[in-house]
Amino acid sequence: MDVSKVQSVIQGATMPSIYTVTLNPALDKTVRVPNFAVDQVNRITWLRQDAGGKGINVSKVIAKLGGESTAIAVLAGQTGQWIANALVENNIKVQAITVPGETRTNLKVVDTEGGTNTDINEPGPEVTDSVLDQALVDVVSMTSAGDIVVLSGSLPRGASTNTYGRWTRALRDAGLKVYLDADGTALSAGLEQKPSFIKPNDHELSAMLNRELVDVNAIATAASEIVAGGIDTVCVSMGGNGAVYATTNEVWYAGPVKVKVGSTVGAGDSVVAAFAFADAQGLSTEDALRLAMATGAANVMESGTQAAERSVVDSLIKKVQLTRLH
Ligand SMILES: Nc1ncnc2c1ncn2[C@@H]1O[C@H](COP(=O)(O)OP(=O)(O)O)[C@@H](O)[C@H]1O
Ligand SMILES: O=P(O)(O)OC[C@H]1O[C@](O)(COP(=O)(O)O)[C@@H](O)[C@@H]1O
Repeated sequence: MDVSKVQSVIQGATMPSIYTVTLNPALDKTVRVPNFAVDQVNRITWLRQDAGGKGINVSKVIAKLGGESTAIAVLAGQTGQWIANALVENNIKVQAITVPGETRTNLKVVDTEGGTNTDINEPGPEVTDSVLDQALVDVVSMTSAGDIVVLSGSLPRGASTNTYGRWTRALRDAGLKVYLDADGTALSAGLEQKPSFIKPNDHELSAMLNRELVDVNAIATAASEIVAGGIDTVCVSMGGNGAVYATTNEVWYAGPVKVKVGSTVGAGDSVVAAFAFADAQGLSTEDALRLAMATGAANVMESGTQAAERSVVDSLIKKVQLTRLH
């Protein structure tokens, strides 16, 4: 065997696996409604359906980047089956947590004339803590120390607010690296158990800290405070304004890549996916940041929550401008 093959076998043996967890997935129905208006009859001119929910979006993007992940998701009824089939067709492994009822359908109304995007998200089926506790035991037993688990999205009805706290604690105790992407009380509860990585957007971070974050410096200071509280990596995404990335050793600002926007739904999930993929591949901070910003930009060019092709991501990487702040 030549040296490069030996190296790749060694790397393959040590490369962490990625698991995404979506406790409240959705079938994302993206519809175009020109001149969408409230209190009116609105006509749909085009629609597409995607398997969605934040963790599932992360798995879809990892697959397009050339990586592998297992999508662990609470699935119910025919919609749940539709989502499982769509993922399997895209070569994504699915571990279903089956519950009664019907997985939700989330409507994303795109008005290209008015330039608006309106999300109308269903609550989804109710899930008990005992179902989630069993699922957690199953996840711990299917993973190995060093693997990456991405906990992402809203909690289902019936789940206690501290669900991400309990999961983060148990997964960390099992030696896993936890990425957490949630907001509000679900995020605050998870944060107490110190996940490795979080990616709030600037509005979520501002709400979490209960103060206005007026510019990149204010966001960088806020991100560093969270790192000082015991989170290894904080990436604060800022929509079309790029992102701030902070660890104990460094703070970066990554500028935006200007692209034509198709749909911003799932932009944040693309960034989380790129960081998890880069982490598993052992990329440097700068390469991970470039990949994450290019992946975010490539995905907003797509309609719906369809993941962008790797070739498009690669074509945008050189356009990412990085500035080291600390
Ligand atoms: N209008 C845009 N133009 C270019 N890139 C964008 C745009 N909106 C989002 N992105 C990319 O996607 C990332 C995540 O977007 P953001 O809206 O902050 O996340 P979230 O979906 O979590 O709110 C940004 O950091 C950026 O890289
Ligand atoms: O745009 P984002 O925040 O990255 O996530 C988009 C995904 O989140 C959803 O809007 C669901 O959000 P929640 O899990 O927070 O209810 C999905 O419909 C969609 O696939």
